[in-house]
Amino acid sequence: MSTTLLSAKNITRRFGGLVAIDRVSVDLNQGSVHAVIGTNGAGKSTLVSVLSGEIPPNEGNITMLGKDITRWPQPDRARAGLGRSYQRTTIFPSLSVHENCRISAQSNHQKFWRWAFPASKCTYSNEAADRALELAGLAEFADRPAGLLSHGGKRQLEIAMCLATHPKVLLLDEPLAGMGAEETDRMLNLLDSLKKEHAILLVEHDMDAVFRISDEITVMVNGCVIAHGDPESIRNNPDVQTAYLGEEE
Ligand SMILES: Nc1ncnc2c1ncn2[C@@H]1O[C@H](COP(=O)(O)OP(=O)(O)OP(=O)(O)O)[C@@H](O)[C@H]1O
Repeated sequence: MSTTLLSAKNITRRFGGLVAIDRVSVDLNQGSVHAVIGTNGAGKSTLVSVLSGEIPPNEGNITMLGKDITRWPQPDRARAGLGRSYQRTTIFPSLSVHENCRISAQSNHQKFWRWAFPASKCTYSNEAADRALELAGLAEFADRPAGLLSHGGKRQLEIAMCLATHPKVLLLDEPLAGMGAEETDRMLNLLDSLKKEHAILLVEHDMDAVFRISDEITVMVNGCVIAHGDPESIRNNPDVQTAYLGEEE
């Protein structure tokens, strides 16, 4: 049986009078890609931000490996093994691919008492960056300025920057946005190779990709979960079909 690494129960987040997410529950299990899909404004990114600790929930609780992390700030969650990537690309374009990963690793492994020691010589961070680039299939581009990578390469680098912090749980917000077929294929293969060791939450609009890669899917509409299950049951769910057909109309 797979291990539940992160569990969120009855999460509600309001912005003024707007209920962006309403009593949403999700479990993230090692070895599994759990996609969260839904129409525009359904609350998917808000859910990711609450899980990552960027914004607090108004109600509900989040546990990671049995610990209640609901009130933990983002850096503490990151150190406990929670990694997130963003909808927009967040790399340092003038630094090398390796330097981007090293800085990410360092942010999770700060040694304030070693202030006189050059950060670039930190063995831990350099090794974490090497490993992350290897895992993400970017080792051959290590010395290239990050800004010169293709769009797909930059999104891969974002995942590598996440991996450099040694996460157990990956929260990925639209990692396929703007990608062509070949880049999408490469990213899906990467996610597939990562899921054995990680629990992955995937927010994504590309439905072909979602149905190809996911082990379970949660569907949100207007802040609420309307369905949860394996890809086959979601594909055949009449409420899901109505929600998506309604959007097309
Ligand atoms: N910081 C904020 N302040 C006020 N309202 C917000 C804020 N962030 C999100 N919202 C609102 O909360 C609702 C959910 O937004 P969210 O971005 O989570 O949806 P989403 O499902 O990720 O949408 P999309 O697929 O378009 O990215 C929307 O109505 C949005 O306008």
